[in-house]
Amino acid sequence: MSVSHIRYRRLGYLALNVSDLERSRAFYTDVVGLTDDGAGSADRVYLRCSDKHHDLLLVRGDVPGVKRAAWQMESRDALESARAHFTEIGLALRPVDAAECRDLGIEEAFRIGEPTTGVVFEFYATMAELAPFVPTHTDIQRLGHIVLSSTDRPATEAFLREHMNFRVSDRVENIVSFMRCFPNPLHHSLGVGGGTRIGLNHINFMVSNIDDIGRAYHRVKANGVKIVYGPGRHPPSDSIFLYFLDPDGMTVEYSFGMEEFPEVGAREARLLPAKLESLDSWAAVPDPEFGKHGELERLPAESAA
Ligand SMILES: CC(C)c1ccc(C(=O)O)c(O)c1O
Ligand SMILES: [Fe+2]
Repeated sequence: MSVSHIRYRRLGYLALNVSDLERSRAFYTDVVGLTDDGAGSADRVYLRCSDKHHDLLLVRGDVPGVKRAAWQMESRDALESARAHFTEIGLALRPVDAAECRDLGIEEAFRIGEPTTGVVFEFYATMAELAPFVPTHTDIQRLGHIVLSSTDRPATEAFLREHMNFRVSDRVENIVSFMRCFPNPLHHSLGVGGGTRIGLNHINFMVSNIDDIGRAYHRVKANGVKIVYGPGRHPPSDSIFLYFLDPDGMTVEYSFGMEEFPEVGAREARLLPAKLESLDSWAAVPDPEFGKHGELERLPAESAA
């Protein structure tokens, strides 16, 4: 079956395992600027930067990293197309039970383990809406993207293209592929970096104003948070960026601006040369800690029937 019916609305939410829930909750609210409606429990906190139920879920866990990345599909039909395709290619699908769906504010969902990295992807069509997001110190526009590190970047990219209907917007030769969840117009909602580890590279929040980047530069320093890259300008998506570390050492990016693609007639993906200037036209040099921390939680083994 063709994957063309697997169509996305957006990167829905990210779930992170964090070693100290209260410390991370304080960081993502006070420093990053997400809001907490208090709907969590002793071991999980729901945070948002949109009118949706949540954009970031923090879960108490021994191994900090990505619990899962969740994709909101364009429609129920698109969700069913994804389910049918993954079943056809023999992937194990894990339905999310009704109680957990209720807790997450979503209607119906299932999860897979992406075969080349093991990252858990969740798919759902609808999430509950709450009151409009009220920005605090930073006008966060949306949860932007996640970049994963893969030991076989071409294979991870190929799975996303061939089985998830993602499109490549740009590649930096042998370093990273930037992919959009078609037909979402944003240059990338997912990046796949190459290298010697499988894990999280960074998560991204897009901000509404260049001043949000400038203010963040001073705010994170005043809070003793380590800046690991930038400020700078990314040539691939044409965005201005700043990266800093969360309390578990995971890299968080703020970015301002991003190229958007039409559904029909989009430009071809470019291949940028493997040099620092392809990542930052202002020539900042990343700190060695940039993109180094955060494991990928795997799907639990299937219980015997
Ligand atoms: C340095 C990282 C991998 C990077 C490079 C370029 C962009 C972009 O064009 O938006 C990013 O978002 C990145 O995270
Ligand atoms: Fe990024």
